[in-house]
Amino acid sequence: MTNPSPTVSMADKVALIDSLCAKARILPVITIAREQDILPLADALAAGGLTALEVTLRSQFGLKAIQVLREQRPELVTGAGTVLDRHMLEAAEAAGSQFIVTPGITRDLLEASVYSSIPLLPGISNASGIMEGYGLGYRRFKLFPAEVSGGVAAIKALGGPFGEVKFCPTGGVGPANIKSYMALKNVMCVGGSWMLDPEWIKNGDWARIQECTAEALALLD
Ligand SMILES: O=C(O)C(=O)C[C@H](O)[C@H](O)COP(=O)(O)O
Repeated sequence: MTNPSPTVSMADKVALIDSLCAKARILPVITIAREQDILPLADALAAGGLTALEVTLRSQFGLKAIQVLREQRPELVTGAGTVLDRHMLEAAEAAGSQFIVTPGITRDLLEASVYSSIPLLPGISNASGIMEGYGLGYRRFKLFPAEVSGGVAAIKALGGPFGEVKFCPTGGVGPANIKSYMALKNVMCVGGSWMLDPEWIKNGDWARIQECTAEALALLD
């Protein structure tokens, strides 16, 4: 059986990712442990200046959070993270995700996403991963786990052979290194969870989350 043609071209999906990242600069990686945290947590991030959220499917509330945010916070761009296979991709799409992020790649997931109308940011940690995606038209990747995969030096080096490729480094990114990442011409935004300390969430310390977010964005001005 042959696949139908993609309804949205790779070039259009790259453009969507670029505009989302240029606006957001930081993509917070959110894991919802309690349903009641969904809206106050998103509101704290938005008040801190963020415009796009990656909600992981690591917890039982991930899909629900995506649905709730699409319905109740349409001004935010909401995507799904920790998407590990085709079934999770379909579930994330059905919940209303506007983009998908994965920690790694499988051929099946990369192929499935070519035929999806929403963009995928596949997680890679080396040149071989980029090449797997490159052949299918992918030009934007998450570098994960960024710090232990070579960090700033790795992204600089990957810029040699992959001139058209841009990255969202995630994993070990925080206030101490965010500026060095964002200074690279092949970095479009960074991802991370440092502004979402589980203790702050547990205690409902939304002001702290807002402040930590705003402080990180201020470093980039
Ligand atoms: O769940 C996924 O899809 C991931 O790829 C992992 C997350 O992006 C990192 O866990 C965030 O990294 P930290 O900011 O160091 O916490």
